Amino acid sequence: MTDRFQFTLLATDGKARRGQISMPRGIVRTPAFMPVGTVGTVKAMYLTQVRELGADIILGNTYHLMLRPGAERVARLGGLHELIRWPEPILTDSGGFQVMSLSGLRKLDEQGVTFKSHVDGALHHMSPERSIEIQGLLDSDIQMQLDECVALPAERSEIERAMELSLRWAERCKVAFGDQPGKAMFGIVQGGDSPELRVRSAEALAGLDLKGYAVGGLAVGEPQEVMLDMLDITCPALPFDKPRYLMGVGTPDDILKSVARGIDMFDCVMPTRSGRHGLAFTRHGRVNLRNARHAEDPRPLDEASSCPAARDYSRAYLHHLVRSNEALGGMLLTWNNLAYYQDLMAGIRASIEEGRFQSFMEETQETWARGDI
Ligand SMILES: CNc1nc2c(CC[C@H]3O[C@@H](OC)[C@H](O)[C@@H]3O)c3nc(N)[nH]c(=O)c3cc2[nH]1
Repeated sequence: MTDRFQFTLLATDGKARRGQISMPRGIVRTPAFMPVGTVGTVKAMYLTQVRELGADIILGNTYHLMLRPGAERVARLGGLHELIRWPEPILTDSGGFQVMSLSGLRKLDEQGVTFKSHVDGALHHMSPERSIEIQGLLDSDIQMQLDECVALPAERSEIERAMELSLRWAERCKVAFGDQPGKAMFGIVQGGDSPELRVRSAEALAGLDLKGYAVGGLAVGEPQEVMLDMLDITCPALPFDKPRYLMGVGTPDDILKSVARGIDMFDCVMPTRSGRHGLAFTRHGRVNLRNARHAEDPRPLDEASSCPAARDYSRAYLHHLVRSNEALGGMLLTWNNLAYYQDLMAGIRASIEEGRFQSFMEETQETWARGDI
């Protein structure tokens, strides 16, 4: 019987791919941008708004949710979709990245990671099996393997050690995940900035015959061209007929250049976090509403946008809200930014369908370069 988790390639244009992932909770149109909902909320947004902007899937995060409100508690409350009122698909990260970056990491060994909660200092142990168990309790549709992501630059021996550990953890996660029709567990390619280690990781994960693959260990401080070089190496080593998810990426420019190299799915805090800090993404490039030059500018961010935050409010008002540190400032700019990102993804998908992705990418980059007229 056909698995109810099904990736279908609908069109290709060079290495760019237009596809869809069909799951019981809905269809994800790819290339897709997944708004980050780390602790069960896409910050400063109502999830009905997020859906109206065209997001087909959002992210949750194992590390944060296991600490607060707790995975078993979320399960008792009916699972994450029920708790946050988002009936569409949810992808959850495994927590590995946050343990390294947020918690007081105490120990990392073959078994897993032991860390102190950044919330209350309590000691926690997370094994590959526990991470998958937590993601199951959250009723997550796409679950990520537990992995070790190494910040760059790093010694090759360190990158190799973490990559090989992550491969062993991928096998344990596959066993722990078992057979959950309609859901998926994605492996995560590691290997830092080493082409040889990237290929070894991708080929070993391909051998596990998983339902999807993430490219991890990037957007961790390396220059964009290093990230792109690793995509040139990694994507061809991954199965052509499975979705590819580039974790933690990125700016609109990162996204265009990564789609051009064969990536299907993205997540990044950029549009939400920078919206809260007064930064607007627009068709004409970025606009920092803190800047005094906007103080009496009556123009909206983009009169052609379908998003009220971009079309109906003057830059003067947005500047006032940001300078006054008013909650509405972050709300309107987050709304604008997510609208911009989803409009960009819709434009990318249409351009691949019509065989004009390269010119779409170049025109978009030129519009940014012309700046904010
Ligand atoms: C920003 N750059 C970046 N983020 C990354 C994340 C977290 C994304 C997760 O972190 C949270 O956003 C801060 C969201 O919940 C998201 O799911 C990664 N997660 C794992 N498991 N492995 C990686 O190699 C990895 C690499 C990343 N590079």
